[in-house]
Amino acid sequence: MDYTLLKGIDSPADLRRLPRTELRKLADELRAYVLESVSKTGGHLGSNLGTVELTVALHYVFNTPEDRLVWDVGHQTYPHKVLTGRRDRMGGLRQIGGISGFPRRDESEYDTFGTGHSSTSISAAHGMAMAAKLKGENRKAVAIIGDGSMTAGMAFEALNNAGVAHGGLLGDVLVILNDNDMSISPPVGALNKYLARLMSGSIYSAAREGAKSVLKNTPLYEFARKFEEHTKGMVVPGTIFEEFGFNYVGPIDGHDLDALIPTLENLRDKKGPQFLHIVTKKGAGYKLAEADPVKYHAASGKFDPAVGFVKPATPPKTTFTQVFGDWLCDMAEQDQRLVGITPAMREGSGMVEFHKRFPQRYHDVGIAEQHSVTFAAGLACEGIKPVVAIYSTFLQRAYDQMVHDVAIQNLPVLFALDRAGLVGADGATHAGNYDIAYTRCIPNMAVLTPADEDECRQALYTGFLHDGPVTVRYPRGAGAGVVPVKAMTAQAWGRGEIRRKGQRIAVLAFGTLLYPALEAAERLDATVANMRFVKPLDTELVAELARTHDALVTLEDGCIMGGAGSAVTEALNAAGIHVPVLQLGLPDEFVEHGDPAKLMSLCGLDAAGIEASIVKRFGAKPQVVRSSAAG
Ligand SMILES: Cc1ncc(C[n+]2csc(CCOP(=O)(O)OP(=O)(O)O)c2C)c(N)n1
Ligand SMILES: CC(=O)[C@@H](O)[C@H](O)COP(=O)(O)O
Ligand SMILES: [Mg+2]
Repeated sequence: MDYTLLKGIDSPADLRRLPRTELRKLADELRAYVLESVSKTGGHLGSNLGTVELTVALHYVFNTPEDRLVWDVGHQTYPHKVLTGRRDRMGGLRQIGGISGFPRRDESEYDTFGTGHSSTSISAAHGMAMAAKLKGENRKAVAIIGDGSMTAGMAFEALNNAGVAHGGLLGDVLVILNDNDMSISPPVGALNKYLARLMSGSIYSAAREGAKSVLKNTPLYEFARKFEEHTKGMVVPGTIFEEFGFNYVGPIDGHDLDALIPTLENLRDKKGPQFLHIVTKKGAGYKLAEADPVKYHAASGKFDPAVGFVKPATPPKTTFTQVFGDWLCDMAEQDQRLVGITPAMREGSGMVEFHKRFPQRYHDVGIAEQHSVTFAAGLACEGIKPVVAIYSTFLQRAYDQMVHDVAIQNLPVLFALDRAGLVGADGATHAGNYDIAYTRCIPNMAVLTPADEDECRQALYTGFLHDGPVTVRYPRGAGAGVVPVKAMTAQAWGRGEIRRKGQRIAVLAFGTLLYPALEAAERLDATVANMRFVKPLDTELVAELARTHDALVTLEDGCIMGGAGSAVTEALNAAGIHVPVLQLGLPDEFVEHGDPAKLMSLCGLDAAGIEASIVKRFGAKPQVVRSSAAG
């Protein structure tokens, strides 16, 4: 395609100069452009193809960036990026130095709010709408949220707040529900059923008919009938969104520009909270993605659009996610009490097989991380053994639930923390850098950091047997390639092991960085310990290593601040042992998107970087003068 129209669009102002009749062609070019560029870079696909017409219509009708568009999750913003001056930068999408796969305030004035985690858009748009009122500015704030993201409590907290006036002020916020009847996996829960009934029209007509029969033979009936011709849902019971105080319009076809544009124009000119329900198809316009929206949610790398995603010729290495999925099924076979829970990440968390084999013990609770944790706590109270499979970054949402509902009551809930450490292309919003720091400070919580695939399986087993809350963290992708032993053996609780005996320097590795540590240690002739547990920490091993070496180096793929290295220094202080400690881990800054191996190298966490840091701190042939108070 030669992109005749698209080439002339360097900003939404250019788009608004086009005659309405050209918009269909522009949308077709935009869809083709997005498909072509994702096929070269990888990235989210289905959601972007599904929001092409909506993006064109929004920038055509609204005065962006003056009017604020807030994209929920933000994984559907590629068409928006293309139309807002970033067409030529799509080639660097999600790569080091390139543009982000999510909206970023520092990337463009059209990205009014940074997202990545879901269900924040209505709150943010409401904040912007209220700010406009307070500042006397006449502009609209639009939240675009998917049906999956709408399931989160936060979205409803925002509706609850935005639908009523505050001190006489009512924000001009428009919520657009982009209903494609999909989350990453097929959608779940009562809201999904409700939206389906709204789409079939049954709720709306039932509500009307019900109201009419209630009003019949009263003077209100004729009034209601006439009023209904002009307004919807004000006299008769309306949709749930109307009950929240929004003027509900829809459902309309979100791919039909002739329906979208006049409806948006109409809503743009209305005051107060508006709600537009549009219906779209995930993957629209690309047959393969339409047919299999789960598979085509995102492309992990390049692909030929004519062929679609193909299995690589050589089978890829087993990922930690697969190790977890296999362990979960094996454990469920052994223990009938096991229940697996995912907040809307069945595929990403490796639970497809478990779902198939144990449907009654599988719970996809929707995008509801807080609920997933308290739900697990409730199950644990009754003797069930819940396993919450959750990405490290998304567990941040459920911190209070972890403390208040699980840990204080010392309930045996196993948290299988996937995507621990840097995740690569998704960048800072999805990085699991903080979980060691935020879990180890919780009383009763145990924190396990397996070093490889086999250790991961054994750590999950060990955690599952423990009578209290446990997190087992493991990174995205594959590890050192240590094939898990089928037989499960509980690890010695709170004990690490020495993996290499060397001199002067001892490296205390937590998690998968054990392997680059071993490589670096070969060159430095350093000792290496595989610590396995951040909590309970093997304080005896720490003390022994401190006594027998001139300096310690702690190593983790989590933030240095408050992390495993901090646990070691706390233990040394508590024991009155004075020894120089170099803490290596992720820096106190948000690490950008890009190839994970390159990012780890930039953070100095590959073998060469670890060696360089040790040499820089302690010299090439480390000569460390120990404090006389050393233990
Ligand atoms: C808090 C949080 N939990 C989970 C995710 C992972 N996630 C990203 S997109 C998505 C599905 C969203 O579905 P929907 O909002 O309907 O958008 P669609 O993909 O259908 O366009 C999920 C679960 C996330 N980004 N944020
Ligand atoms: C947008 C979002 O949150 C998910 O689609 C996420 O990008 C999935 O990440 P993984 O590819 O690591 O499962
Ligand atoms: Mg959806």
